[in-house]
Amino acid sequence: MLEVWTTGQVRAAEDRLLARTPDGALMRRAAFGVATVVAGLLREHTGGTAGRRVTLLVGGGGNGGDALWAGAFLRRRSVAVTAVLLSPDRTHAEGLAAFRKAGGRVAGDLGEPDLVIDGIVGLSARGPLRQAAAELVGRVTAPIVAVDLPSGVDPDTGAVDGPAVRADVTVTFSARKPVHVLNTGHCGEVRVVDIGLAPELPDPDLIALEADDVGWAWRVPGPGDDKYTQGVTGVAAGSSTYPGAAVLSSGAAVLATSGMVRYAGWAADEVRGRWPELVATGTVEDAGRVQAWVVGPGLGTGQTGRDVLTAVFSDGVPTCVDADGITLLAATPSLWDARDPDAPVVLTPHDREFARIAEPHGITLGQDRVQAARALAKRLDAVVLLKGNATVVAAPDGRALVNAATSSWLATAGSGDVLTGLIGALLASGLDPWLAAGCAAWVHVRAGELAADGAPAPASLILKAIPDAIRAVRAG
Ligand SMILES: NC(=O)C1=CN([C@@H]2O[C@H](COP(=O)(O)OP(=O)(O)OC[C@H]3O[C@@H](n4cnc5c(N)ncnc54)[C@H](OP(=O)(O)O)[C@@H]3O)[C@@H](O)[C@H]2O)[C@@H](O)CC1
Ligand SMILES: Nc1ncnc2c1ncn2[C@@H]1O[C@H](COP(=O)(O)OP(=O)(O)O)[C@@H](O)[C@H]1O
Ligand SMILES: [K+]
Repeated sequence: MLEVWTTGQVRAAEDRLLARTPDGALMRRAAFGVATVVAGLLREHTGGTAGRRVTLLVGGGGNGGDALWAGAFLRRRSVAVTAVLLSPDRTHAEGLAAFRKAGGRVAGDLGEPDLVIDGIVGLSARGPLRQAAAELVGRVTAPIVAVDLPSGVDPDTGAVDGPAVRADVTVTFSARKPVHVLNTGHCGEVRVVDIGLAPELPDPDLIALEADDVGWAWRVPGPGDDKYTQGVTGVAAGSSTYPGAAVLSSGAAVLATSGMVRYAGWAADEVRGRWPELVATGTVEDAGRVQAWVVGPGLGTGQTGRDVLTAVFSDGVPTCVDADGITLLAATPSLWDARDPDAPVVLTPHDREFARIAEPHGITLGQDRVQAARALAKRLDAVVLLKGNATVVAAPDGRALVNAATSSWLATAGSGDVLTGLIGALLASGLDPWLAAGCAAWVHVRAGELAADGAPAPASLILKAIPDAIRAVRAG
């Protein structure tokens, strides 16, 4: 599991650590870490360090100080280091002195570097890059190593509102910040260098699951299990207009568990034809017992949809509500009345569905997606999985996790239906609903990656890749 702390938490921890470390020691540790990573990259990509050219982009704070000290350390390995000072009157004084003393050169322009270090702004970043920095960054063609975080990206939300550094590697210090999991596209590969902060850090604000966590949570049948004991998933999805959503959601549930899946709805023939191992009926009432329901994909937003949602809620089992199910709840909040307050609900909105269901409660989806998902989760007493390139999963008790995509191939029609089926299967297996949604999102991304492999992956192929994705997490 990766742990993530807000900039506020990191600053407070740094202050405590600073109070008991010699002046400047923390910055030198951080900078030494940056220099080590940069030297490794130079060796890897150019075969050595001596005579290689590195340019530092230096802002007027601690982040620039880190870059200057890193430049000084790189000079010891005979790297030719040039610094461009963006706020000359506020440049970190000790860093600049050390840099000059080590033979670093201050210049007005980039030169022709083999690698660029972005030390423009770090924890104190607000808003996009300012003009001078943006122009300079716009001319960089060499690989970029960002110090702490890519400048121009908001550290706590990962939001980008204008020009920003797109780093190949980001070197951060002891603690991942939200930007590192919410905006992997701008961070590139994230390396964490230990500067001794760990003992001062509180519980993390967020987590990101890793393969091991997901593999550990996946239910594996034992000798005493039969098709019922592993949890039966019910799927109430699809309509005469959208039978495909039912096929995809049911299929994901079938492939994600070795127990049993029941389907209830209009598309019974299509679903049965495609998944013969599944038991299909026309209505939720006739479906038989399930341990969790999936409701909503392709359901339609008319009276039938309302009746189905009511029937599902009345069953009193954990339920994942997606797509039309969310739209129905937004339009007719009284549908919530059928919910058993003890039965967990997982909502899986994309941005527009989020707006529909959250805005009546005064919750808007701004740049802080984690905060918005948390607020809605609390308000509705439901786990909220907010879809996107970085998917956020928030629980009513405040827990939050982020699951970053490794590409954007998952942004394809029907992909969300597959995710819903995965969540339903994990809910039926008895997993904590927040973890179920997080593990499903993880396997969904992995399946998308396996299916795409550099080319578009329609939802049917993402579905087919589910067994390999599960094998991959279990192997870990
Ligand atoms: N604390 C410690 O012990 C340790 C700290 N460490 C390091 O220090 C970093 C934090 O340093 P910091 O707080 O001095 O500020 P920093 O992020 O460099 O910003 C500098 C100035 O930039 C400006 N600015 C803001 N937004 C901007 C934008 N979009 N585009 C352009 N400029 C912008 C803004 O100035 P303004 O003009 O707004 O007054 C701001 O004050 C941290 O990330 C880590 O690298 C490590 O060494 C470990 C030990
Ligand atoms: N840019 C993106 N990068 C990676 N994944 C994305 C991106 N946009 C959407 N996704 C993922 O694709 C899926 C789309 O779901 P959804 O919008 O419900 O599609 P549909 O309703 O067609 O099934 C979600 O899992 C979401 O997280
Ligand atoms: K930076």
